[in-house]
Formats: sequence, C-alpha cells, structure tokens
Amino acid sequence: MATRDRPASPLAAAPILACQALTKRFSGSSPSVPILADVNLDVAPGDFVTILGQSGGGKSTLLKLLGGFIAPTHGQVLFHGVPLKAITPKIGLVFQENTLYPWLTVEQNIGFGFKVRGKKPHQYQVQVREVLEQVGLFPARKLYPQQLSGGMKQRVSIARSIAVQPDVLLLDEPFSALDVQLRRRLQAFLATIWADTATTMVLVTHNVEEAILLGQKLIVIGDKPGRIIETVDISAAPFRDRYAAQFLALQRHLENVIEADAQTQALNRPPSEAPPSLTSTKISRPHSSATR
Ligand SMILES: Nc1ncnc2c1ncn2[C@@H]1O[C@H](COP(=O)(O)OP(=O)(O)OP(=O)(O)O)[C@@H](O)[C@H]1O
Repeated sequence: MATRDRPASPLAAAPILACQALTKRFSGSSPSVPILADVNLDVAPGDFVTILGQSGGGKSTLLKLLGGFIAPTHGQVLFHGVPLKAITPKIGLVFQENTLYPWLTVEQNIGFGFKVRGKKPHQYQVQVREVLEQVGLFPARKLYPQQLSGGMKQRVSIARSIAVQPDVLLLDEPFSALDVQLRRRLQAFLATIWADTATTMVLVTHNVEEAILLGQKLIVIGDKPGRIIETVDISAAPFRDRYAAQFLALQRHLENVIEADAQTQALNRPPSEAPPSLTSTKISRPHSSATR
C-alpha cells in the first residue's frame, strides 16, 4: 500500500477539515433545540480524532456533515480550506454495518472504488493486491461477503475505503457489532493502517477505551443541543496501555463527562418523562478539561 508522509507536527499544520460554527437542524425536529449547535473543530492532517458522547447526541450527524453527506443549517465545513458542498472521493466513510456488495468478491469490492472512477482492472490491480496483503486478506480475495466472518467484512470495508487513498477516513462505530476479542484485533489493525498510510481519521465510538487507544484528539459531544463539551489532546504521548494508571484515569474522567451530561439531560426532561431515581440525584460536574 502506498504510504504518505505524516506532517512533522500535525497540530501546527493547517486543518485538513474544519467545522466553523456548525449548526444542524433536521426538518421536523424540534425548532428550539438543534441537533448540533455552534460546533467548532479543527482536524489536522494525519490526525486521529475520536468522537464520544451519549446515544442520540449528534455524533453520526457530525460525521455526515464532515463528509459532505448532509448540509449544515448554519456554519460551514472547510476541506483543505474550501467550503465542502458535497461528497468527495477524497473523504471515505466506513459504517457500522456491512456495506459490501454481495455479488462481488473481496478483491472486486476493494477494486470497486477504482472501477467507478473509470479505471480499467490493469490500472488498479497492483494497488488492490497491495491492500489485500496489507490487511491480510489476500488468501480470501476470491471469496464473497457471505463467506466472510464479521471481522473480515469490516477489514474489507476499511480496505475498500483506504485503497483509493482518501485524504480523510470517517468511521462510524465500525467495530460495535463485533465481540471484544475481534474488536481489539481490529483496533490494532486500524492503528496500523493509520500509522502506515498517514490517512487522517475521524472515528465515532461509544467505547471510551477504544477512543483513548486509537485517538490523538478525543472530543465528547454533549446532548441537546449537540456541542463539544470536552476536548482532550494526547497527541504528544498517546496512551496505548489500557491498564496503565494514566489510561484508566482518563477513561474514568471521560466516562464521568458523558454520565454527567446524561444526568443533566434527564433532569431537564419534563417531570413526567424523568426516571424517579434521577430527579433527586446531585450532579458533580467534571473538570472542564482533562490533564495528564
Ligand atoms: N435524517 C434525520 N432526520 C431527522 N432527525 C434525525 C436525522 N438523523 C438524525 N436525526 C436525529 O438527530 C439526533 C442525533 O442523531 P445521531 O445519529 O447523530 O446521534 P448519535 O450520537 O450518532 O447516536 P448513536 O450514538 O445512538 O448512534 C437524534 O435525535 C436523531 O433522531
């Protein structure tokens, strides 16, 4: 697989993706509370950003905005400094669910991105082979998706997106349907792909441990309206040992931030909707930003 140089200092580089005062309302959704409100976020080239937050907080919506799949109500997304108006092949998206074409083999699925760009097989077969070897799927290249395990399917999905060398790869809960062991193997796989290709990655996950293991910059989206309520930058010395004291302290901190947000939402609900056990709970607010 072709590799690209990672900028010496990602944080110093101009953002590859930038959200500026991003607000999103869906037609039919509450006019008073947008799904996302005034989100500002810079993603540096080569960065790995992980997005956490409680369910329904707007994480997937933010990812779709970052990929140009939906348009913001206010504000804008800049891609290489230019307003993003539509999807582009330079930004790939990997979903939680299997989106492989069942009538194509593994290698045909991986080559599909080239084919739709008008390339002939002889023009991309070398890249496809390289990617197959990189992701350990060369022996399975002639199999169809229904002959693959869940983990293999997700590896093919990631390989298909990476093969066409996007500048940015957006991943929406790609491993959530997998068991713990497989999930850990694929986390390591994704970390290797990131390190080898210098592709900028933005990953949405419910799993705080996964966010810390993979991320350089971790953000938490609060609910109603969706907005960034916490940013932790560990790019200088990423935490890779899930049992280290610092790792566990950061995990506890982020879980507290998410839990406090959930409790605030519960208290703000009309009394008829609030669970009785939460109406008298005292909320202790976490620190506004984590320190290491
Ligand atoms: N196309 C749409 N039309 C109307 N409402 C939508 C649409 N897409 C998402 N929403 C609403 O926006 C809110 C945020 O949804 P989103 O999927 O972004 O949350 P999320 O944080 O990714 O949730 P989860 O973690 O459960 O996947 C939800 O209330 C959802 O119902």
